Amino acid sequence: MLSSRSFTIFSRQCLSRSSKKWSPALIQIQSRSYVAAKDEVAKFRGTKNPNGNYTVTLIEGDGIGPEISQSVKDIFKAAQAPIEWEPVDVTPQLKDGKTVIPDEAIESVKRNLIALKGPLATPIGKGHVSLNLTLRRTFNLFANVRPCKSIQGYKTPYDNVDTVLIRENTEGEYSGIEHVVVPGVVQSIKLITRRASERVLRYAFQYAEQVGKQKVRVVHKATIMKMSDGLFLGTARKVAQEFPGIEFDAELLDNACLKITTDPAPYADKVLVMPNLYGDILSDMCAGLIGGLGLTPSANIGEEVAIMEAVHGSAPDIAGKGLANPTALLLSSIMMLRYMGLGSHASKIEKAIFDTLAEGKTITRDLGGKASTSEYADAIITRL
Ligand SMILES: NC(=O)C1=CN([C@@H]2O[C@H](COP(=O)(O)OP(=O)(O)OC[C@H]3O[C@@H](n4cnc5c(N)ncnc54)[C@H](O)[C@@H]3O)[C@@H](O)[C@H]2O)C=CC1
Ligand SMILES: O=C(O)CCC(=O)C(=O)O
Ligand SMILES: [Mg+2]
Repeated sequence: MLSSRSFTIFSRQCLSRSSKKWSPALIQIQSRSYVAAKDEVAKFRGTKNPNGNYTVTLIEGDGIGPEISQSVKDIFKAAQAPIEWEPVDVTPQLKDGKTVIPDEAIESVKRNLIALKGPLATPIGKGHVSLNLTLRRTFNLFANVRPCKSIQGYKTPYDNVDTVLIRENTEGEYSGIEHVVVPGVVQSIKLITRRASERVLRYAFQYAEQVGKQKVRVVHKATIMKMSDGLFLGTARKVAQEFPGIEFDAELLDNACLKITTDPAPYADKVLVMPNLYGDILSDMCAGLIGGLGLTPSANIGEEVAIMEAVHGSAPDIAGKGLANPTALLLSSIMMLRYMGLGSHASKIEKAIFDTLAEGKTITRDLGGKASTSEYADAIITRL
């Protein structure tokens, strides 16, 4: 059960997080999706070695994680991308009765400032807390950017998906504050703070400016969660006033699901921004419109550190069989290269990926092909 003291400390921690307008240089780098932003800015972020390469922390992850990470490593090596991987183990450890991520892994991310992460499995119900969420909280990765774009040459009922979801990444329904009121009655607290809302909302507006989207739309349920989503929406209205060049509106979550799956085209000029759980669910839904979870990347953005990862999980049903599609993690690594200011390397690898997908000869089974994970990676390598 959560004591009122620890709740107060947790609330104070949330309130003490800084709220500010991101500097243009920072947002230009941070805001790039795997689709390049309007203006390429050659500002390098990361930790450069004396040999001119950058060291990036690599968390291979569980289930299909090692297989898809291998594809990224093989393709980066073939493309001569200036990245040296620093693999770390995040197997949870017990420290003072609490489950924690090993210090070596935390230190590596702190040192390198950038990480690529494979999926980490979370036990259902009991067991350790999600390590994915722990990493996001540990490094204050306040915005989770999840672009989703139709793949040329891969036919789905929708040809024109081009959505960008920005998910508040540190609180909301994922605050993890749960307790037993009396046996048989539990309470789970959805924590929303003005500060955390403000920083992700401001980021969303600046992202829209940078990538040339005309509108920002908040997805919410403030009809029901009048105080929590109400605070998020009210904060959005205030932040919108700082961006007169960007149109702002709002849509209820259930209606947004209906409209996006009926016709995603009107969402192409918008950045959608929302509390944590809604972004989690909507991003899987959008992935379904373009061919599945094997295709959608994401970036967890903080003020200092960024961790890129696929939207999908560890896919235990196909793990170890060579069936995984590494595209989602690859596109996450493209987002990473652009974030680091290594745009030309990003574009070269990205073109090889999209050309391989468009040709359709060597694609993985989730897309209706016959290629294994490594055969698909090899096909990309031959195009580099
Ligand atoms: N950010 C992260 O690391 C995430 C971790 N998870 C964790 O992953 C575990 C499994 O969760 P699930 O609900 O099964 O979701 P999942 O995303 O792992 O899999 C859902 C479905 O999509 C397929 N799929 C996912 N990625 C694929 C890929 N790259 N290529 C081909 N098919 C792919 C799977 O085979 C499965 O049928 C859970 O322990 C969960 O907590 C779930 C989502 C995100
Ligand atoms: O941490 C987890 O187990 C799931 C996280 C998730 O679904 C996501 O980040 O999209
Ligand atoms: Mg999810």
